Amino acid sequence: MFLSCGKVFLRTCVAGSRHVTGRPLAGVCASHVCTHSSDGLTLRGSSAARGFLRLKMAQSSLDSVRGASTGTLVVTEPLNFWAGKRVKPRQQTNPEPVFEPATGRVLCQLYPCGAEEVDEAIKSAHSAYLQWSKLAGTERARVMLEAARIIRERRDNIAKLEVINNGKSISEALVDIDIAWQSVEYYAGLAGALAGQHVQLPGGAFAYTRREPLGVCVGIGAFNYPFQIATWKSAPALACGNAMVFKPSPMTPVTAVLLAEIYKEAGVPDGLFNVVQGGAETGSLLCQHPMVAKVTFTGSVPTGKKVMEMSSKGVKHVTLELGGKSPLIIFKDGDFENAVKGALMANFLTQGQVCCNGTRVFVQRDIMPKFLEEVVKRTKAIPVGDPLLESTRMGAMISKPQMEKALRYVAQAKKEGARVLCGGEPYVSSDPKLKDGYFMSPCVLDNCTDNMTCVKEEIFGPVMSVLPFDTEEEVIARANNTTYGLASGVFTRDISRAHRVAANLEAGTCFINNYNISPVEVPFGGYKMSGFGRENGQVTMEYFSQLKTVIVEMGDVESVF
Ligand SMILES: NC(=O)c1ccc[n+]([C@@H]2O[C@H](COP(=O)([O-])OP(=O)(O)OC[C@H]3O[C@@H](n4cnc5c(N)ncnc54)[C@H](O)[C@@H]3O)[C@@H](O)[C@H]2O)c1
Ligand SMILES: C[N+](C)(C)CCCC=O
Repeated sequence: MFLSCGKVFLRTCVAGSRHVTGRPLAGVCASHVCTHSSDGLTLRGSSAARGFLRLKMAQSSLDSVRGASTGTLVVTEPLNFWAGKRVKPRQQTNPEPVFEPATGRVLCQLYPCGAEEVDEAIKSAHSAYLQWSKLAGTERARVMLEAARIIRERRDNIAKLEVINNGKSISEALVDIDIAWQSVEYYAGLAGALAGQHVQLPGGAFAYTRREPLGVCVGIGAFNYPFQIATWKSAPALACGNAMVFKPSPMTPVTAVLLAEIYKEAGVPDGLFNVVQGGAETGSLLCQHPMVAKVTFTGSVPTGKKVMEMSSKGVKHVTLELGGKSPLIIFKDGDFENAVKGALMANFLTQGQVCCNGTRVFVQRDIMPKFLEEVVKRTKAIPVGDPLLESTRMGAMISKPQMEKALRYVAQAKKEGARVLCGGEPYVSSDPKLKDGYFMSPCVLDNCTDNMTCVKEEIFGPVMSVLPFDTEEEVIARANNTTYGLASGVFTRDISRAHRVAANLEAGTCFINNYNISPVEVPFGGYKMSGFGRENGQVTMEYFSQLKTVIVEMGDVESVF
């Protein structure tokens, strides 16, 4: 059990968060959470002698994560969760290894769920939905606030496990977990506000509308923000009265089940939030199940198309959060220092594996030499290495194939005439335990043109393509010349230009004078092939609910027969 010292904090107190508002928010300061466990630090396991920690994933197991370091953890507990408990895989054959990206070591084995397991999880979700949907929004809110509190309390250990499985730096993972509890807290706040409308009709008749839940929703996640994606999907779903079956990426299966345990501990009915593990096959089973009302998907465009196609057969609601190749436009009148920082934030978070990254950096020609000099200097200074070290700013990519793909894009860019100003190579650490990790040095490409592969395709790695431009009109046309439309950004001090550019860019988000911040209060989602539907913000409540109209006659029926 963790004990909290109970200090009240301001949002500004959340360590490292980019979502600094300064608004007071009652809660427990994340940086003052006392992580005393009632039974002390428990590092268990027969393999400890070999330098491994056997992870017991019950509540006390998170304590074991606290004692782990890169290259020491093995996860053996079941990673499925339904009907209120962890569930062992039915078939323990053909496991798929899950790797620790920083070392290339096997972290755990993944046993994909088959049709019977998917069916069990969905039925368990349905029975929980029947109870949960009957509660008042304020009652659901109370449970969700408790879940948010528990996430906040366990933030450090959840973040650590995320790092071990995903490879991103601990400084980023802590922010991810902060965003996760903020999301649950935010939607708890909206749960009680879900309401319909009253409409007066002629003759005393009237109508009212009810916002009702959809039923069982399926969430399918990508590998880059495993825990955060699970909360971005489940928080609005649960706030509206739905149940969820969530399938994480098979590359990052270990933290979603912690969220399931937290929801249970907070008091949701058994079955309300479930986790099934697996890849494409398991995902397809979920999308095609007749008891599923909605699929909310985060991943690549090709998979998104399949999800939409499968869901269409059952006429299911769909939200698609897909990939991008977003433009970041830097005008010469922009604050130079902030523009450089913005370009780095737009490209190198999570080793460049971020859907909304501004990977096409358009720089007004006059400031190009100065911009390149500064951006390259700072890119070369990014500390790459052990992701659990506080000083590290870039960890390991998710997998060897993902790293090799990004390296191939750099090679192809060179062939097509781009100039590599820095990075773009496998990064070999002096730390021997990282020798088989998937590290790549962050790369800046100059001399790029709009038709190059590196400028047209989503690389999903730490590769920034820089392109010169002259006029506003020209750069908007070039920025919009893509099938994607997830995000965009502009740096300028000209307020009219900033809003004009934001209005003309074909993207779901436009950042003005910043990049890649994601407050839970504002909607996030794509235009064009980057998807549809939204996550975060009030509007997402509409994507997890449906409207019923009730018409009430106060007089007699006027029949035409
Ligand atoms: N827009 C967003 O919010 C957002 C956020 C994160 C990542 N992404 C995008 O995700 C991609 C990277 O993530 P990824 O490599 O995990 O994506 P992916 O498409 O390979 O996989 C995403 C998920 O879909 C599942 N899946 C695969 N085939 C399936 C099928 N046939 N039916 C159902 N599910 C299936 C996978 O197991 C995984 O859980 C990038 O394109 C990135 O831009 C988008
Ligand atoms: C939190 N970020 C950085 C805005 C990323 C959102 C999810 C995209 O991959």
